[in-house]
Formats: sequence, structure tokens, C-alpha cells
Amino acid sequence: MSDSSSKPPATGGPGNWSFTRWSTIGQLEALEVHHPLFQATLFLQGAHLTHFAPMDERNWLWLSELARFQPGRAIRGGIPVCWPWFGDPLRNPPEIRKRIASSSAHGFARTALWRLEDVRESAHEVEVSLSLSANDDFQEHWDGHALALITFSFSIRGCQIALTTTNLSKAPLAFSQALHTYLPTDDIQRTRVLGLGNSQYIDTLKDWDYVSQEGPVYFEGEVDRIYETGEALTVVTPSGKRKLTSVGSDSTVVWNPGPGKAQRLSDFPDSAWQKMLCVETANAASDYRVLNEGQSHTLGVFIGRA
Ligand SMILES: O=P(O)(O)OC[C@H]1O[C@H](O)[C@H](O)[C@@H](O)[C@@H]1O
Repeated sequence: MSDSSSKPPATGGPGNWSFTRWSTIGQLEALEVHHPLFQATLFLQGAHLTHFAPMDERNWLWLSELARFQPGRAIRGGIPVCWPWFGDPLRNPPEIRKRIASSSAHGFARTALWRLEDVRESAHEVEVSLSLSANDDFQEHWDGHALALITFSFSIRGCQIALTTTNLSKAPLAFSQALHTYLPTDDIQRTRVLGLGNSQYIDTLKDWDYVSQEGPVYFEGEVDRIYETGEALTVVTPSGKRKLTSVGSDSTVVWNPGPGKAQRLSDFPDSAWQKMLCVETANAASDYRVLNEGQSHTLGVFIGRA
């Protein structure tokens, strides 16, 4: 399945690194980081991180055992980059919707081929940057000109992701987005998310009604909510805790498909809803952003120990 070499793909850069190497996984090109302190796997398609773990630890990200690594197909698990719109185009505000020429959820970035910009290595950290220039090549999906630059910083403390969008068109650019993090759990019924109490959420399963959250978020069946806060969160599972700290975000999506939707999802085992949850650092719903010509916005998350 995985074939490592130092030979870069046509879309990659030179591979003269100590801890990072090119790899072919399924039909896709990936960068594998094997640092003495941590490991990571990052695909050029979608700038999609599927694996991050400090040495001797299990993957901090959930990855479906049915995930397929094929051109044009979203990988189920890891951290899909939803950009330049989040969710169903029809659920986005008119300013965003008017640019979208497709019915696909979560934008085109997660299945587009990103360009490797830079790899920086040190004794403590590896930093990988990729870019996606959304220009006329993406006309069939979207009408706009923007640059997405994403930087992953891996260290023994955790993994930081920063996604910067720059508007390259003359007209204002409205967009929504998310870093759609899949996390593993041993048991969803013994999992909770702390830090969202005292906020409001849109319950997308109940006609998009507003609901007040009190106390921790528990999972009993399907959950699909957009919280109106970007506060730091702690995810507590039977085997440990993770802290997610965001920048540039005032919305957080919490999702678990539950047993019913699990059966309809692509590349997702029927029982896997018991072993995962998504906590997505977002600019979604009313937290969408508008950039004037040349302006930039950075959305970021640090995933660390709690
Ligand atoms: O199946 P996908 O397009 O990857 O979407 C997976 C999920 O993403 C988000 O979390 C949405 O809130 C869910 O409604 C959706 O089911």
C-alpha cells in the first residue's frame, strides 16, 4: 500500500530532507514525516493530514479503515480541509452561494491537488506548507480568485494547522470553511466535549433551530451542530484528553453520524460511529468571512494534550 522513496511526484518539490520523505499511498502522493519525536502523514491531495502521533503513541486522528486513496475522492478521516465553503452550498448565505457552481458539500479544496511550498526541519519541529491557487481552473466549481496557504507544524507537544486565505479578486470575497478534525475514541457514549457550555448552537437535525448548550456535550445518537463559539475545547475520551485551541474562528462544528447516518456515509464502517467524533474549527453559519481585494484571514487550530 505504501511505497516510500525520495523521488518527488511531478507536483512536488525536491526532497532533500532528513525526516520527511515522499510516499505513494493507494493512488495518492503523500509526505511522511518520521522525526525522532513524532510522525505524520500528509497528502498533497486536499492538504489532508491523516496521521499525527508523538513517538510511541497511537494516531491522534481517526482514519477510516475503509478510507480510499484515489484522485478526486475525499479521504474519510484525518483532517479534511473544507474550503472555500463549508457544508451544503444551499445552507450558505447568498454572498457565498452565488459563487458556487456545484452541489458538493465542503468545497473543492479537499479533493484538489495542493502544491508543496516548503518543508522546514529542526531537532524539535517539522513544518510543512502547501498552497492552492483557486483560479479559473476551478471555474466548474466556483467563481472567484483566492489563494489558500496551509502550514502544518508538528512537534512533540502536538500539531498546529494554520490556513490563510487571501482574496486575489477585485470584488469582495465571502467564504466559509472548516478544519474538519476526526478524533478517535474508545467509546462515543463515554466521550464528552468541554468548553461549549453557555453557548448557542444551530441544531442541523432539528430544522436548524437555535438551542442553548448547558454543560458538556454528550453523544447519544446522531449529533450535527454548529456552535457559535471558537473557545478552547477539551475532548475527553476513556483513554485520554485532547485540547483544541483555535484562532480566527467563532464557530465550531460537532458531528457524529450515529448508527443511521453511518450506514449512508461513504468509506465508513457501519459501527465506526462508536469510535470517532468530529470537532471542526470553523468559519461556518453566521461566522462566514468576507475579504476585500488583497486581504487575508487565517483560521487555525492547535491540537495538544489537555
Ligand atoms: O460526508 P462528508 O461530505 O465528508 O460530510 C461529513 C459531515 O461533515 C460535517 O460535519 C457536517 O456537519 C455533516 O452534516 C456531514 O455529514
